[in-house]
Amino acid sequence: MRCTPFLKPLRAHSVTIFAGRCYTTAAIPEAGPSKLAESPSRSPAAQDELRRKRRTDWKRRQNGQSFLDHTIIHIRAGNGGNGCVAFHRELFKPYGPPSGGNGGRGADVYILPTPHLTTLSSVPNRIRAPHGGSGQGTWQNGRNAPPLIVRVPLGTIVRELPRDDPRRHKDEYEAEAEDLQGLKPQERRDKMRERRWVHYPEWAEDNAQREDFKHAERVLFQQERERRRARRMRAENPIFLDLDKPEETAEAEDPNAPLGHRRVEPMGHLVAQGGAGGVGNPAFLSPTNRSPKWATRGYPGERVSLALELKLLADVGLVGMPNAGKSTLLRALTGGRARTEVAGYAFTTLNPVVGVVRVAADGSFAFDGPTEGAVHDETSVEEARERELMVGGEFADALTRNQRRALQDEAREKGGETDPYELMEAFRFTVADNPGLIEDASADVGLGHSFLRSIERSHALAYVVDLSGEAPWDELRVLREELERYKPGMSANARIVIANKADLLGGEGASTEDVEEAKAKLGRLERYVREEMKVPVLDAEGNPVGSGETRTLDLVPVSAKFSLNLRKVVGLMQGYVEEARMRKGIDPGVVGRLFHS
Ligand SMILES: Nc1nc2c(ncn2[C@@H]2O[C@H](COP(=O)(O)OP(=O)(O)OP(=O)(O)O)[C@@H](O)[C@H]2O)c(=O)[nH]1
Ligand SMILES: [Mg+2]
Repeated sequence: MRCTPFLKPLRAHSVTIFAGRCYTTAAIPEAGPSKLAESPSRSPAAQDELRRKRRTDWKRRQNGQSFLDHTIIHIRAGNGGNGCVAFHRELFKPYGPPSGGNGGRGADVYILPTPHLTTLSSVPNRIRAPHGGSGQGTWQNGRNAPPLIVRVPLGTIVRELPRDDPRRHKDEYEAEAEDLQGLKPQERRDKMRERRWVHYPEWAEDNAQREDFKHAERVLFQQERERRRARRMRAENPIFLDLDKPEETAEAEDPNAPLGHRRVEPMGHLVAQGGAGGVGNPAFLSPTNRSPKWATRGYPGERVSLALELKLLADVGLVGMPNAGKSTLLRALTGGRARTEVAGYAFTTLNPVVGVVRVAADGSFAFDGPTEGAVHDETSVEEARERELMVGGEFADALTRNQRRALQDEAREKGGETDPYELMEAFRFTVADNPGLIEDASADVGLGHSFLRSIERSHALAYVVDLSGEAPWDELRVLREELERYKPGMSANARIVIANKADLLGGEGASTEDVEEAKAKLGRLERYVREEMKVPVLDAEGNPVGSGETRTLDLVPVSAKFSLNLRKVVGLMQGYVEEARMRKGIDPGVVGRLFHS
């Protein structure tokens, strides 16, 4: 067996072939692959391949957990207010009855899906809800704390962290147990009493001796045990919310509500209950004790740790096999602005990337340069080209946006032609590029299929297939099957098949046979799409309409790399998005801004 100088002591003895070398499993050190990748004996290409493999493997090990915008929040509902020990005082009435008020409830915490939010960045990591007010003399009860509403974007998935998750914070009972740890039994009892009882000043010692206090304490502990059991039961059914739809209350919509009727705003979903308030001393009045000098403190509010995950909100989702050209297409549609990597190996894209497509009234979608005819090459090629330009001093002479605008103004004054890029933006929509989907992705082959969560809510899906491949129709069949395995009915959201890499078929210099072959292939794909890929028409809720109407997918051959025939794709996509937004009652989102304003 060959050894490298950085091997750690052997831990296990199975033998692994790792990138052409033979190691024991233990011999691959913690940062093994990176050290291997940097090994000077490897060619740059081999190092690069190793680095890629490591990245893809890391992604696979996450089991789909690292695909989305997510955060963990720790919530503490409000504690209940303390009960009060007081006695009524009145002229000529020296021994009035006990008159301490009860404490108010601590605030409950709700999670409310809100349409105008788009990221989880506005959600704080630690949330502490207000406590209930304490009771006061003359039977005045404490104020109930108003509920605390945590607003999250629509499309958020809320999961309570399981008990064995190291990221979870302690719940209210565990926190108390930790506080009491290491104390002697007497100290422990004193501390527990202190946390639960309010005494009339200086009367704590005397109260503790009384039989009725001991009885009250037993009852309190009994109640607490029941609460604790209920809390444990609740923890066995951890919170899981898929907040896909905005909350609505019937009252808020009622047109016949009386004038001045308070609008009842939706509160959302209760995730942590506030603690109950303590009871005042009148509650402990008994035939044997006419002046109870104790009251209870409020209960602590629930503490929960939640993981929030946001499903991305892209209008159109691209679905395709690895190397079909999804990332190239997104770059072409966004004028190269979407920073998604393009390379000629499978699983280049490891995370969904969203780009914005801006469309002018005339259907063009120009950005910094003319997109028709622009070449969107592999990232490494483009970077090399950019480096070359930089070294050649090209960028030093580049005009700033203001300089360019000044030149345009000048040209307009002289009556020259309007700059083609000075078009009014009429519409914009977002497109999500995704990792490649392969056969059996549902069985966790490749990167699995959990990234599809990000386009579950898209208005339309676009299949991207490689037209230069052997059998693009087989790709389509597999993609549709995998979508259905991920979520039955999801493939009904598909609207278009983009047959990419058309430039490789029958282009310049191709023989007549090649052209005929290309035509025949496109014809066969067209037939397959027409006959086999029909999808049901959906209603506003995303369910097939009652009449069972179906429609055929659009098929557009394009070349993403050379930006050919993309206007047609953009036009069709705009149509789907407009239609879906109208159907779902969403603002169509027409904007009127200069592209370069
Ligand atoms: N000739 C030609 N090549 C293309 C075209 N579109 C993409 N390619 C090439 O195909 C390869 C893969 O492109 P990507 O955009 O990375 O493919 P992808 O579908 O995003 O791949 P994954 O991220 O691995 O799923 C790259 O080498 C591209 O340059 C095209 O229209 N014509
Ligand atoms: Mg890609």
